[in-house]
Amino acid sequence: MTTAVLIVAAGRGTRAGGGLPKQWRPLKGRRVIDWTLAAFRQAGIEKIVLVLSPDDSEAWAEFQGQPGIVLAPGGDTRSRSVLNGLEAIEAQNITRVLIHDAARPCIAPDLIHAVEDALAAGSAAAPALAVTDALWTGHEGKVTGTRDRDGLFAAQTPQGFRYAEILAAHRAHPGEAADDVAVARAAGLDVAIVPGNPDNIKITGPADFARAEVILDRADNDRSEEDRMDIRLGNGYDVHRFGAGNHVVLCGVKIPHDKGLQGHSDADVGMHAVTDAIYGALAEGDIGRHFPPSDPQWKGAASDIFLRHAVELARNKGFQISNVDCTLVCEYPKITPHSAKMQAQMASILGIDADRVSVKATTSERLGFTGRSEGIAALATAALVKS
Ligand SMILES: Nc1ccn([C@@H]2O[C@H](COP(=O)(O)OP(=O)(O)OP(=O)(O)O)[C@@H](O)[C@H]2O)c(=O)n1
Ligand SMILES: C[C@](O)(CO)[C@H](O)COP(=O)(O)O
Repeated sequence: MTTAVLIVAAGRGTRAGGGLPKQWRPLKGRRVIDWTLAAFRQAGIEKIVLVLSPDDSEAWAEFQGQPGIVLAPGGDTRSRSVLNGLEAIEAQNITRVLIHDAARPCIAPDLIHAVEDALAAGSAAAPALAVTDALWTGHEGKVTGTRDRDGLFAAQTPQGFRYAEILAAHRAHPGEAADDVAVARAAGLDVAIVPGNPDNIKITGPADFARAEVILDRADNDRSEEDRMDIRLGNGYDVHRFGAGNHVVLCGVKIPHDKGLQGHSDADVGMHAVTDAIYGALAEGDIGRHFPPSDPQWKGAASDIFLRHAVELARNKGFQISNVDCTLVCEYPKITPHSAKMQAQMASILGIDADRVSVKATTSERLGFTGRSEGIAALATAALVKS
């Protein structure tokens, strides 16, 4: 079951004014879009479809190639932008999708989870607030009538759907719609109402920036000490002895050698040290605790299984991996010719940019077991951040 969030960020923000489309404007030290993206990442949603205007070339350059992000071009209307975003992930085995306005940066992870939970129980779910004010019609500054507010709701996002159903609904829908719930209902889907949050405002007019800052300030003050910026460091150390063989696997890269490394798994000593550093930062023990060597299913296992598990554990606990640094200690094989490939390999498993992964090597001046080429040692540090 893979859930993606589709964030529509291709509008021009004409009502908000200010020269720059509202999603790119600053808000409490970040841009509006950064708050929106951070909320979904904090909620543990890793697959993000970001719909950008073809005119926003700087944004395309910034987000292109970022781990977990798929870009799609916006259309003339919000509905068209959503359809383009849905089509961009057609081949990606997405089962559920949450569709959200970039212009709602105060969305709280709790509300995202509430929509996900309601979606798991049905075919579609969306947050809304019951209308509490009296409703009038008006013309030329005068009240011309009243409307019954009973059963009326103000719609919010994220609106959650089964991916295949909302894609089909959008493809079949002629022209613009108020939102994706309207599209879903036109296709006959039932949509559950999730209690919305009054703080989940959409930045629409110029005054909404100040309102959003007040909401984000309050959310910041309300966060418990435990939830505030949390930086963790972990270290890892591992050794594998040489034995018979014709290659070694180090940091995910197979290197021809006149010996092999021995171990229960593929003996990738570098990847093991990095994995243990992440477990260490989370105070989650080490590889042996999660993948006992006594368990035959891990015999000969590729070590990326261990690293992926540590990365997932970090994400589930709300941490992002900021960087890792790994030092391999050996006389041979020479590491430098392979280090760029190792960095790229590790970065793709860690889901971070390669410039946040360091792989370096040293000899031990022919001293000790590494100096006598009896084995390879590896040391690693990982920094994890929860913000
Ligand atoms: N063609 C469009 C229009 C809107 N949006 C996105 O849909 C969300 C909600 O739309 P709205 O608040 O109406 O944004 P804008 O269209 O940018 O605002 P305005 O109508 O004031 O120009 C915004 O995140 C906006 O970027 C989009 O991706 N593509
Ligand atoms: C989808 C939406 O956020 C629901 O409230 C809203 O309809 C989009 O913004 P717009 O101002 O109506 O275009």
